[in-house]
Amino acid sequence: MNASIAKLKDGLIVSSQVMNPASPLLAPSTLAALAKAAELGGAVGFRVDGVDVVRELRRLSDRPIIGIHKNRASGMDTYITVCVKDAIALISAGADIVAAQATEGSRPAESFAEIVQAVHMQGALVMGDVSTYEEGIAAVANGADIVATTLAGYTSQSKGAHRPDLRLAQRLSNSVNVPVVVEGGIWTPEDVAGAFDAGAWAVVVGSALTAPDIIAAHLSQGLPHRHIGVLA
Ligand SMILES: CC(=O)N[C@H](C=O)[C@@H](O)[C@H](O)[C@H](O)COP(=O)(O)O
Repeated sequence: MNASIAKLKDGLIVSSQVMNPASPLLAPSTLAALAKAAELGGAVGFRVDGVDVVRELRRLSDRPIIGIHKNRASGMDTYITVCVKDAIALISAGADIVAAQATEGSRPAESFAEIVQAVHMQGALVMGDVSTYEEGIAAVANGADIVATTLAGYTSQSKGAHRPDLRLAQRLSNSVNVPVVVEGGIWTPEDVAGAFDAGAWAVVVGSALTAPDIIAAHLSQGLPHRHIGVLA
């Protein structure tokens, strides 16, 4: 068993990313610090977007880093680490694992299998981000070392999926011989426990840990309507 994968077992991985480009947190040092802060609470590994964040975080921690490179500009269905050159840059910056999109649909450059091959040549590992059971099976057949439920509910083929998608996690963990990571929509300790009951190797938590804008909107659902005008 690879050492990075072993270090993630039964653990919580913090995803430190910004969804809203207007967020003032959008700086490598800030995102790396947020990730590092979660380590104090027991996070065993990290998932971050971009070479600069990986490099900054590598300085702060020796725990496993899952690097991604998001690129939504291409107008394609896929956007999470879809080019070999981006995957290799993440490894050079210090990522132990590259997460790459392994869903169906149009891609701007190399296939998922080609990305896996290139990452393995560098001695790193690949997490396949999927949205359906069939995609998970295909990702493993194409060489993924880990499969994650990251994109369940975000693709047209998984529309309406519940997040976290524990049914998908359960089906995959019954079928594949690589670790299954539950990622996407985890907000409560019950979600975390449910993921491990469904066979998870580890969980990835993003918004609930590192996105004050999304957390504020989430908690605001409990505000009495009469206060909304006062706060606005
Ligand atoms: C769909 C997509 O692009 N998800 C991204 C994948 O890297 C991240 O923006 C999420 O924060 C991450 O998956 C964790 O999920 P959640 O924030 O729900 O805990």
